Amino acid sequence: MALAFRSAPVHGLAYLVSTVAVAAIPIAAAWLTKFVLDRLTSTAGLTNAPSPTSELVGLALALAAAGVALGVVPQVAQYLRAEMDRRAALRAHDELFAAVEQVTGVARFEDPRFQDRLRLAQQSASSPAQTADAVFEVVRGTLTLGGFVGSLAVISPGFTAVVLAAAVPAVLLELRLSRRRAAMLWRIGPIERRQMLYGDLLASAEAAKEIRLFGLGSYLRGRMIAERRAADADRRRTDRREVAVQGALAALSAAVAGGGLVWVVVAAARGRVTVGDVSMFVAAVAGLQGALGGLVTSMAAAHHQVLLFGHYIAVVDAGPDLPAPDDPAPLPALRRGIEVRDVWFRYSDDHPWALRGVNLFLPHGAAVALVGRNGAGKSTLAKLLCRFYDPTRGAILWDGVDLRDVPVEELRRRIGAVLQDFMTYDFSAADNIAMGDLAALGDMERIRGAAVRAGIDGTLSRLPRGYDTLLTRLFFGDSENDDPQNGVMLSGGQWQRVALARAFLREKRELMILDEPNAGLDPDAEHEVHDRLRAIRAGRGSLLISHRLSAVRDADLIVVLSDGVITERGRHADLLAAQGAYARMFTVQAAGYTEEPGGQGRPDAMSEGTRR
Ligand SMILES: Nc1ncnc2c1ncn2[C@@H]1O[C@H](COP(=O)(O)OP(=O)(O)OP(=O)(O)O)[C@@H](O)[C@H]1O
Repeated sequence: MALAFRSAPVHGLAYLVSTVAVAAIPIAAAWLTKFVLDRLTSTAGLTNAPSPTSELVGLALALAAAGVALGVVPQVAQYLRAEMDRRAALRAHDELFAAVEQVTGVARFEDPRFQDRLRLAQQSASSPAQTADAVFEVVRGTLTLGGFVGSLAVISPGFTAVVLAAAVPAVLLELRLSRRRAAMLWRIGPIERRQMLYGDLLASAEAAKEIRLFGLGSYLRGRMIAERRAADADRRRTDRREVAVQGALAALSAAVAGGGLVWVVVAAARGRVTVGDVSMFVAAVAGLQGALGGLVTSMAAAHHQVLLFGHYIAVVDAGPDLPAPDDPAPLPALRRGIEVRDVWFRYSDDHPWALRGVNLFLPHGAAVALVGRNGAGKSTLAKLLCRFYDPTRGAILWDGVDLRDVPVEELRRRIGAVLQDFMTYDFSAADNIAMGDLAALGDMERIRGAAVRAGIDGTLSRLPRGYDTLLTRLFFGDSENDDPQNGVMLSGGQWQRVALARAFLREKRELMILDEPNAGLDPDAEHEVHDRLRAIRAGRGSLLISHRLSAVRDADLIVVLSDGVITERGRHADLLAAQGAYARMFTVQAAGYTEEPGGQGRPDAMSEGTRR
């Protein structure tokens, strides 16, 4: 309500006025009809009846005006409602996603309950005025009801009491139904998400190849339909319960109205009430029951909307997930280095430890490399350095300052990174690179410079529209984008270079994290990028994660992680001499390059898990 009025005060007020008018007009029309009929019947049969008096004409004109108003006002009200809805939805979306932006960590996005809540919150934010509307409907219904109750009470107080008493169970039952409906929507949330997942897979360009190659289409479709059936079964149960309850309530109110009709006709035949009273009675019973029905439905709708809006409020009020320091410390310039001090981490209480007591110092100016088997915890450590999560135990110190004590935005401004699961945005080539540093948006000199260093400038310049070419086929086919030259698809290695170009835009940052920056690069590119990466790693803190040991052999410090524990550390030559896991991995890779096909004595590469 408050949101709707804050977003569109004038429209909200006008809508309230028109709502009251829509409620009052039918009551006025019923009374005017009664007066007209009573005037007519009181003069009918009199031989010397006067011609229609000006009073009668006035009443008829007022009745006609009420009819016109009844036609026009709801239309105006509908427009006002739609406008209020649009403005409130705009604001609600803005506030919702501003709140989502406040979630500075990543864990909440990996929580399915948060995903469900966010989906329902978005649903509710798409039409926030529905809540206001449902409340307005309650106001309108109450006014109409009050008018008709007063009118009916004039003719039969006893009957009025019966009609109202019959409405009490209806209100209670409808509220119960709406609570059940909201609970059902929450219950089917995960089912609907899975159904969407299968649908998205079946329609996605990325998945199309494997789905066709492995013949997964019918399997995925079957799972999608099964999820839909499960959700539909729950919806059906709720619908059936509603039909049964609402049908019984409708029958009850029709029976009460029928009883009343018999009573008023008999009373009129005995001359106890006038014909105008009969018309008033019929209009009042219909109006009252209609208003009551509408009121009950609107109360249920308001209740439902309020419950749904609860998810919106929950997201907006959730606050940051990573505790923000009360008294933030400034992040000093990185001089000494970054210390990972006895860090233990698991993704949640139900997960096993991903890191177990890691102690590591990344000296400023030194190139540190992290190697180890799949799942050893390398990317986890990189993510902790970016403070996507906080360590479960232990601390990470930036020149002695705990990362938790500094504003997280400040920390991230000082970091350059290529993540293992980097994004491919459906934007132009230039914008895709500029995402690495928004200050570079539109600055073609910086963008091209970064692309040159990532070795992708030639490819991007040769695209149909150069750097303005969209790196997606998503928009292809829209009337204004109906140009086959518009969108292109890049290869995996080309995308990797675009991601590298983003990192080159941030090359002056104090900590550089490179998680598999050379995955997918051809040997020439790898060699060339390797030299450039070495250049940007100089003079700052840096961590390179790579399975290609040729890329890490010249690092100042190589650290081997195994099952969340550091097992070896040193320079390449020291580690080879130590004959440990690193030496074994290196020998396996080197043998792959030097041995003749089918050569004997090659260590089992897969058992070491070093291949991706
Ligand atoms: N978001 C997540 N939620 C829960 N568990 C996770 C998550 N990401 C990683 N893990 C788990 O944490 C452990 C370490 O994963 P991590 O990605 O750090 O390994 P890695 O050494 O980078 O592996 P790879 O060489 O395959 O990239 C694994 O057991 C993995 O299953």
